[in-house]
Amino acid sequence: MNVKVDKLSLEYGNYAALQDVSFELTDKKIYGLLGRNGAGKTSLLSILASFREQSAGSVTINGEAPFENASIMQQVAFLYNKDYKDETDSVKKLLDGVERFRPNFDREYAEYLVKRFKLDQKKAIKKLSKGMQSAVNVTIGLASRAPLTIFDEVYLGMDAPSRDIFYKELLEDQERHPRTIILSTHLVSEMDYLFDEVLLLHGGKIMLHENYDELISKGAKITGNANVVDDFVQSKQSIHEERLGGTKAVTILGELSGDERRIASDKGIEIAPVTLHELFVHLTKEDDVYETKS
Ligand SMILES: Nc1ncnc2c1ncn2[C@@H]1O[C@H](COP(=O)(O)OP(=O)(O)OP(=O)(O)O)[C@@H](O)[C@H]1O
Repeated sequence: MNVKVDKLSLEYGNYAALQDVSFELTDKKIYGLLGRNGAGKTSLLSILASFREQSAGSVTINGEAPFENASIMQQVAFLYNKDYKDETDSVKKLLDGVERFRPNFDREYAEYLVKRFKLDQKKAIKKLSKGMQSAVNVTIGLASRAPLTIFDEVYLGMDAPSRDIFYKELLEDQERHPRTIILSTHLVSEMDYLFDEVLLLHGGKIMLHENYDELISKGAKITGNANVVDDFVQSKQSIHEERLGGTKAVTILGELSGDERRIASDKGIEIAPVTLHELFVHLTKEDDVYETKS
């Protein structure tokens, strides 16, 4: 599935929720879509899933515009934190409906997931707990095997063991039936190992789109004597600083050569890796520097 977003904007009245967003997803990979509350993740995903039309720019899925395009819609599964309070149908009936609509739907796998999540198929969806309703969405999303599958914070309300089942099944089913999957999430530290690529949306704009391993390898936390650290990071992109007395820790984003690592070691500077969670927090924070009082 090829997803191409070009100079996309979305306005709600006078408010620009998405501005000049461009990116391309070319592979059958798992893409993590990160962004703080209100960054525009759901707005963007709703456009990809044909739930909403953009104000400007273009979106194409396999070369076609998705909005009101039935054949594209059939290939895009959008699972989100749906309000099921009026859904009187049972889990079984809901799965029957999905099976009719989704050409790749694997009923046997759906039944297996229903058992894994301990869902009562006969129960009306509205009578299931919030976490169980999310498990129904996960079941539909995985078993549909849609070429473009979008999970928008679909885990809400699921307890930790259920989320673990979701992640494990996602990886295993992706291995068996590769497709393009977009996962939007706030649980960055819990889900980072799932991502092949990361897109960071900030204030309605794409801040970065990178391969996960390459992104992580670029981040580093440089700690040591404040003056020595300042000198060492001079030519680097600093994204966070912390000070404790004469010691300073600076988080940078950028490659460090073998020579630079040797120099750091000679100067008593420590270089530590950073997590995606830390990069996410630092890159999207509002204030730049804070000092820890000793
Ligand atoms: N229907 C709407 N009408 C007006 N403004 C909206 C509407 N939907 C979203 N917005 C605004 O657009 C911005 C982006 O919202 P969106 O739901 O896309 O963000 P998000 O990144 O998914 O946030 P969260 O992580 O909190 O779910 C927010 O400022 C929100 O208030």
